[in-house]
Amino acid sequence: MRRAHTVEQVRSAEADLMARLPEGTLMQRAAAGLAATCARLLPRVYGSRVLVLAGSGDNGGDALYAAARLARRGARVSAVLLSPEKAHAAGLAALLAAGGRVTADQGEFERADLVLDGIVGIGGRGGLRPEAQPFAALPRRGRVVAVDVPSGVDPDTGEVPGVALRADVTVCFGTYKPGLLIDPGASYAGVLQLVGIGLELPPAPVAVLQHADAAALLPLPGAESDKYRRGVVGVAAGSARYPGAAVLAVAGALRGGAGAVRYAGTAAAEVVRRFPEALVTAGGPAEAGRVQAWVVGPGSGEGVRELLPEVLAADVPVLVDADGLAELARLGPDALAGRSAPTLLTPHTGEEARLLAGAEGGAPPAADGLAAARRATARRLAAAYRATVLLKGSTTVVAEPDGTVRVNPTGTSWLATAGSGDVLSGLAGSLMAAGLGPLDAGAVAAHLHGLAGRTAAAGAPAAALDVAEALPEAWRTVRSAGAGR
Ligand SMILES: NC(=O)C1=CN([C@@H]2O[C@H](COP(=O)(O)OP(=O)(O)OC[C@H]3O[C@@H](n4cnc5c(N)ncnc54)[C@H](OP(=O)(O)O)[C@@H]3O)[C@@H](O)[C@H]2O)[C@@H](O)CC1
Ligand SMILES: [K+]
Repeated sequence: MRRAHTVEQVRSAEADLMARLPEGTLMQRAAAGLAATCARLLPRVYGSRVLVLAGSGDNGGDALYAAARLARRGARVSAVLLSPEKAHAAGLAALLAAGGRVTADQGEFERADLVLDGIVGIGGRGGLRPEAQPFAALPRRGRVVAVDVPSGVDPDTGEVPGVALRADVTVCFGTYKPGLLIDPGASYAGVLQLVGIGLELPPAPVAVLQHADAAALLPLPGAESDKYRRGVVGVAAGSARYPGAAVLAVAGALRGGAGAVRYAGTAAAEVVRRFPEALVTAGGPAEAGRVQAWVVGPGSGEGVRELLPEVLAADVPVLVDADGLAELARLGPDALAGRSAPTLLTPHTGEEARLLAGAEGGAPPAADGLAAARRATARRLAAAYRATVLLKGSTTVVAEPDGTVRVNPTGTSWLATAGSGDVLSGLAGSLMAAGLGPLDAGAVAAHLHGLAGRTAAAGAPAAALDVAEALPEAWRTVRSAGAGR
């Protein structure tokens, strides 16, 4: 699991540790790890051109000390000081002593084999300042290594107010920062490299599953399993107008680990024609038989008005998507107040805006603003509805009402295709029926769905059904990383 901590948590852990260690120890640990990564990225250190962009704080200090280490190994190092009068004095002295020099020539950025972005780290707020902004747009020949955080990215939220320096590699210290895992910040961070510096940290508020973590959560059948023990998922989706959403949600549900899929709704004939293994009724959820979780909403159309309250009244986990979310936004959070089983909401940003308006009153907030602050808004929505929220996007954010967040980066923009969300809903509902809690179900579903999207697309457009059909391959990929479970 990749775990990320907030700036406040890092500062507190740093203060505890610094009180016990000689001054400067942490910065030397950080600089040593940073220099080692830089050395690995260069074909050879001796003779390489390295440019340091050094801001006024300790982030600049890390970069200057790391560059001094490279200079001692023969690199030709220059430093641009963005606030010359406030540059980290000891770091600069170390660099100069090692043979580095100060430059004001921006052209060195283009000529460098490697650029160290030490403009600003976890102390940065409000985006890149004017003196640093040109570097975000300059052409580059070498790699850019961000020190702790790509400068211009908000370390806690991933927001990018203005421009930021796009990194090929981000070397972060002690722990990942949420802004490195959540878009838009994540898209500036490149490959993430963690350097341990000995911080003792509290439980992480933000985490990303790796394959092995997902593998450990996958519901696998045992020798005693029958379809009921593996869980039965109900799908209440589709309508005469949108039968395809039912087919796609069932396609996802069949690949989610539940032992059986029951379908209730007017698309029963289409569903069973496509998937003879589905147990279907053309009636409502009450006629479907017993299930351990429901998926409601994809393509439901106006029928959702009766459907949603009926499904929400069931004492099992419920996933609400698409038309179900529009109806929930109309009803507001009170519609969930009587529920004791978990509820998982799976909005995209537009649906999120309507749900927030349904909870907070007023007009739906602007989608652009919501997309820029995904962690904060997913948490806000989860708290308002006291439900788990899976916010779809280039990085999917799954948030619990208590603020815990999982982020999924496995997706691809090819997944932005009609019906892909219906597959995800079926999949996540199936995982809940198989026994996963809503946070795990949402995170594992997003992980598998993203991988399946990559397999299905492989550089070309993929249709939603292709994504569903690639899910077994995604399971195998994840399980092969999960040490033979
Ligand atoms: N935590 C740890 O355990 C360890 C932390 N370490 C390192 O320290 C880093 C944090 O250092 P930090 O606290 O000095 O903050 P930092 O990010 O360098 O910025 C500071 C100054 O920048 C300025 N400034 C603000 N916003 C700005 C902007 N948008 N654009 C430009 N400038 C901006 C502002 O100064 P001002 O100009 O306003 O006076 C502010 O005071 C951390 O990321 C890691 O690299 C490691 O050494 C080892 C252990
Ligand atoms: K930085």
